[in-house]
Amino acid sequence: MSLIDAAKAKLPTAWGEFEIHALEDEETQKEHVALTMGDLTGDEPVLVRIHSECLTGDALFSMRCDCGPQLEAALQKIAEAGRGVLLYLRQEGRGIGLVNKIRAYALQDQGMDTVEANEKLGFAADARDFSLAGKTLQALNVKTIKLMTNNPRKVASIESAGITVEERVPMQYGKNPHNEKYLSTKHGKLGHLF
Ligand SMILES: Nc1nc2c(ncn2[C@@H]2O[C@H](COP(=O)(O)OP(=O)(O)OP(=O)(O)O)[C@@H](O)[C@H]2O)c(=O)[nH]1
Repeated sequence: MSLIDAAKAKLPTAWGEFEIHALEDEETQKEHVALTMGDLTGDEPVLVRIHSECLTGDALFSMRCDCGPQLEAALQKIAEAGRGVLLYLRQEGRGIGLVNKIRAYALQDQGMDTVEANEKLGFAADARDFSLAGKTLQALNVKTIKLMTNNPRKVASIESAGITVEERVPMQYGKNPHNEKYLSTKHGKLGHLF
């Protein structure tokens, strides 16, 4: 699988100026995004967020999940550090796509949790592939990172790509009455850490 750094430009944001890289996955034809800030070379670990697409949370202000607040917090932390990478991977709905995620929401409205709903639809609880994240960091020449996540699977898969995760930075943001069950299921069934 190869990833093409197809285009890059400056991206001023509410938190500071990033560089945006449009990445094309030759195998799946999917387009992903990397936002970078500062000089990524050297021995000092780079602050990294690997964020999976969540249209409802990232763009439509949904309170069913914690994705939007995590995305904002990650950009803010990178800007404060003046250095870092945010990978935005097009793996909507933990890899099952938008339509199936909304089907899963409808099942959750009937009482299932997020894992049971995925399984009822015939999918794994988490159908994502993080190998692309490892490849992108390698392409950006990033070798040692501080990874902003509560998900131990992300840590394991990025390490298996040969990247050293020197520290895990917890990302507890955006808890609200609508996502309480979702967050406790991620903790209880998907092994998410606090
Ligand atoms: N199938 C499904 N996907 C969901 C649901 N709620 C949110 N998502 C998706 O879950 C993913 C969350 O991505 P991330 O925030 O990067 O990852 P995470 O596994 O929660 O780990 P961290 O946030 O890094 O701790 C996004 O792709 C969302 O679209 C749901 O109820 N069902």
